[in-house]
Formats: sequence, structure tokens, C-alpha cells
Amino acid sequence: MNKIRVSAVSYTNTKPFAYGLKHAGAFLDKIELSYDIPSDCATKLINNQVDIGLVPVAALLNIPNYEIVSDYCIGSVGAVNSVFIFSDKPAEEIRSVRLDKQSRTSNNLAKVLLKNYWKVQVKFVEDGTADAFVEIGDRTFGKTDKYPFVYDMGEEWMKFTGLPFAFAVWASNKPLDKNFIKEFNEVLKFGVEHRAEALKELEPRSDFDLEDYLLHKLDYPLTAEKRQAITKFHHLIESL
Ligand SMILES: C=C(O[C@@H]1C=C(C(=O)O)C=C[C@H]1O)C(=O)O
Repeated sequence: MNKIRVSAVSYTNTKPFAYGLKHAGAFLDKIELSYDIPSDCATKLINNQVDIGLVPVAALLNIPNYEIVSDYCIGSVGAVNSVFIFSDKPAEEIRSVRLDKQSRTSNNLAKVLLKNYWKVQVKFVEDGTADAFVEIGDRTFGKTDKYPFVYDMGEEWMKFTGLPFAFAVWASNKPLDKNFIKEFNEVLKFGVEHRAEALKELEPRSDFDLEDYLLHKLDYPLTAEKRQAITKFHHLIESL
């Protein structure tokens, strides 16, 4: 049987899933696993270089016939503590934002929030200086006291919509074997349920609370409300 090609995110937020995969025994023979930055997970799934990815939800819009294959995601109920707009100015005064090349979801989330929540017209740039910038993942750890204005986009989305959020979901670009998907989900579930053990394998940091992040800020179940958030977010992206 051909191996199922899987692209997971190479950030700390994925350590519980990685823990599950590491302890998956014989199931590991069925997959070819890579760890990639989110923008590469998206590109690989769009270009059919993998069969399943932990893909930024914004990228689902570019995958015809995608299927969400798991009830787990990278999500939060309010603040997530690793998806930020760092700014020199209060949100209402921001006129230019530099996007994060590793992101697909949070770049779009910044656009959605600036337009619809803060109601400002902003120029978005890939490089160079700007009033503010989007940053995601481990690179944000320890930075929240380094900028005059700091917006956690999980928290701001919740204030805007009253909903939790899913930043990335496990999705396929083709229908896959039902039994495989069932086994894959059991592996992910094991990881999420053992995230306290996954935490013990991480190098402690003095500038960031990894325990609070993995056990409380990140919220892994892909609930009905998070699915509702994805639908709403997709509509908002389409009307940008
Ligand atoms: C919570 C996070 O969620 C993520 C944000 C993503 C994005 O902006 O495209 C994609 C995958 C996740 O890693 C994070 O990276 O910190």
C-alpha cells in the first residue's frame, strides 16, 4: 500500500499531535510524515505533494474538494498567546501592516479584523517597515512586553464574533480510506490527551509559560462552534 503523505506544523502548538504520532507504533508504517511551517503545509496540500495537512484554515479556500478529516485542530477559545499583531500604534491608528510569510490564516485574520472590527483601511506589505506586523508561532514567545501595543488575534476574534477560533485543521485533498482516518484520529486523540507528557519533553523557557500555552490557551477539539467560526471567517475573507 502506498504511504499516506502527511504534513504537520513544525511549531510547539503541534507537539501534542507529534507526541501521539511518535507513540503510534505500527500506524507509523502507513504514513510519510514531514514537519513544515504552516505556509508550506498549505502549499504542499494545494499542490498534491501530500495527502493530509495540518493546514491553515484560510488555505482551505484554495483546495477544491477538501475534507476535514479530524475532530482536532489548532484552536483557541479567546486568547491563544502565539498569534499577534505587534504594533507601535493603537489598532485604530494602524495604517500599514507587515504580514508573516509563514502564515496563511493569521494574515487573513489581521485583514478581517482591521477592516471589520477596528474599521481601518490598511496597506499590507510583505517586507520592510510598517506601523505594525503580524507574527505567529514560537517566534512570538517572550515578545509580548516588547511592543507598545499587542493584540492577541484569538482574543480579538472572540471579542468581534463571540466565537472560538480554529487556526489550522487536519484536512485531505482527496477522499481517504475510512479506517485509516479512524486510526489517524485515535493517534491524534492520544496525543491531545497526553499533552502534559508532551510538555515534559520541551525545553523550559523563562520568558514564556509553555504549560499554560499547551494545556490551557491552545484548545484542540474542533467543536461545532469552531466549525461555525471557520465558515464565518471564510465568508469574511471572500468579502475582503
Ligand atoms: C496558533 C497558531 O496557529 C497557527 C497559525 C497558522 C496561520 O496563521 O496560518 C497556521 C497554523 C498554526 O500554526 C500559531 O501558529 O501560533
